[in-house]
Amino acid sequence: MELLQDRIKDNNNMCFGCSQANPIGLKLKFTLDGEICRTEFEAKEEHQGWNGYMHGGLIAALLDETMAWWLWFNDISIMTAEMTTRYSYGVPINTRLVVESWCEEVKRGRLYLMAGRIILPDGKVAVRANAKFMKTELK
Ligand SMILES: CCCCCCCCCCCC(=O)SCCNC(=O)CCNC(=O)[C@H](O)C(C)(C)COP(=O)(O)OP(=O)(O)OC[C@H]1O[C@@H](n2cnc3c(N)ncnc32)[C@H](O)[C@@H]1OP(=O)(O)O
Repeated sequence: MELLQDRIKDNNNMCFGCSQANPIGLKLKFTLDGEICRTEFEAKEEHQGWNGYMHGGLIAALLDETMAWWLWFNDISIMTAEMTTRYSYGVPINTRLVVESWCEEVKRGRLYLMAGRIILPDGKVAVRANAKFMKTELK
């Protein structure tokens, strides 16, 4: 049986977050470690908002994608329906970031309440996100 994660990895995938072929994408690669989906990312100059810090919209994209991949690893096809992001510390460029996501609750079999966070090298959680993902058919 073809899994969703394999379909997403195929050559036609130009996703800004995870495609390895998108020239302006983040080229993220994910692992599922127990109940935690994880990726690493290092923002560069082109990802900046304020000088030296990653752009908040791109931070949200990083978290959105990591939460989505938890669901794809579990073979659940979804769209983001709602997302909130709490930015506690600036996310510096040229710094190794760990991004994690997990599922907190499933409502009515279709609405997945997800959470994510970005961890700095010193262990501080710079950003937290919560999102609702709705189960859909993959087009
Ligand atoms: C191959 C390479 C790929 C590679 C592809 C890689 C892509 C990675 C992308 C990462 C993920 C994204 O960013 S996705 C892109 C950003 N997201 C989007 O564009 C989503 C746009 N929105 C939609 O498509 C839609 O609104 C959906 C799918 C979210 C829901 O539409 P729907 O299926 O018609 O559902 P709808 O009838 O509206 O609602 C059903 C029930 O859920 C409730 N409901 C609806 N929204 C919410 C909500 N936010 N919070 C609570 N409840 C909600 C409704 O009240 C209703 O309750 P009741 O009446 O049943 O009680």
